[in-house]
Amino acid sequence: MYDEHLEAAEEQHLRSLTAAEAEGDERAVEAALRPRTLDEVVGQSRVRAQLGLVLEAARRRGRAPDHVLLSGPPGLGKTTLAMIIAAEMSAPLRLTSGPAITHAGDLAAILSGMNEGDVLFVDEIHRMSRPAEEMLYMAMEDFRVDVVIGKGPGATAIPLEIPSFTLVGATTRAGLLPGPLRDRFGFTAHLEFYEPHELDLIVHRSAGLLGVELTGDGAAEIASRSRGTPRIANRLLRRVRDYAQVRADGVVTLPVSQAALDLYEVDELGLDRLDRSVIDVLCRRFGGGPVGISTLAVAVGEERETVEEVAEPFLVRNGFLARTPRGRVATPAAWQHLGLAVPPSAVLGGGDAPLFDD
Ligand SMILES: Nc1ncnc2c1ncn2[C@@H]1O[C@H](COP(=O)(O)OP(=O)(O)OP(=O)(O)O)[C@@H](O)[C@H]1O
Ligand SMILES: [Mg+2]
Repeated sequence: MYDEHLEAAEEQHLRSLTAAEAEGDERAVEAALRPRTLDEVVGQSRVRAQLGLVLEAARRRGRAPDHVLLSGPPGLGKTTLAMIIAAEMSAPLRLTSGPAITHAGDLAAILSGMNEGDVLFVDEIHRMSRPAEEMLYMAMEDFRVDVVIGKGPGATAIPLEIPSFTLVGATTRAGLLPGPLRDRFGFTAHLEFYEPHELDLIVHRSAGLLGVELTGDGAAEIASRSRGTPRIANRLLRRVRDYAQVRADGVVTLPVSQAALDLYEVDELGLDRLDRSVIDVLCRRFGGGPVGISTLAVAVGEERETVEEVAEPFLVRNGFLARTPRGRVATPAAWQHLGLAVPPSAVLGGGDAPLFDD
């Protein structure tokens, strides 16, 4: 019975993948490549073990699991895990996002429409409005919200009971979440960048699903240039596959991977254009820093959030950039990566460079 169910799901999954590929719909392909059970998730072993325990315990008690907060840079699997939590609990998943909840009323409407045991996924939870946030605290703790009717002195708050549910929040910026909200999550998982051997498994798995033929070293090359990020690994795999089909015999080999990734300006260490332009500006224009993040963002022509949430975590993790109280500083590795001589100040972490404040 269960197997039949699984088989049907598998078939449906393959159909949607093929359809998405045919339509060239990248988002749909991404969704179709998502692991659907905890066992299918590659890497993140600690998070997987901890979350597995939380879910198993909840299943045994026959109760909705504790609220879960997932944090980490884009593309590491937050949405994937949220979907898996619902699937593993055989519970319906409701999706919304912080920016979509502009009024407390929006949230009240969502919460009042939920059923016992539902999983509510709030993506970008750090971008929710303050009144909605306050309503959420109460809902998370007491499964109750106060709906305010009317305005001014005549306004009355009507308490509304809501069924017990599991909130799964995702954020690229756990630091921006107010303490009271963070504290109400029973389990917080911080997703880390993936190791090359884990990305290698992901590339092989996705290639299998997409029907792409690839060699071990061809896959390893994609893995090592994927910025530690599964989404990027999957995207690069598809670009390299295109290249293999157009310029070669369709097989993703090492030379094909290398040539394709060079064409897409992804360097040997996985730095993309934005990453390189951040360290380039930092070294060449600001003498290695320290420089404030806002100034740096303006100089590379990007939003501050993009530099902070997308480029910086990877550059810091790989030792190209350091965050100091006085601003961002290029490390010796950054200078070397750009093929520049390392100035003595870089070794000391910015030396006496001028102070730029955020
Ligand atoms: N652990 C994993 N194993 C295999 N594939 C993964 C894993 N994590 C993520 N992926 C793949 O990477 C893609 C992106 O993952 P996901 O959408 O869950 O990231 P995210 O953290 O929600 O990103 P964002 O912050 O941009 O919303 C998915 O399509 C999925 O196929
Ligand atoms: Mg997501």
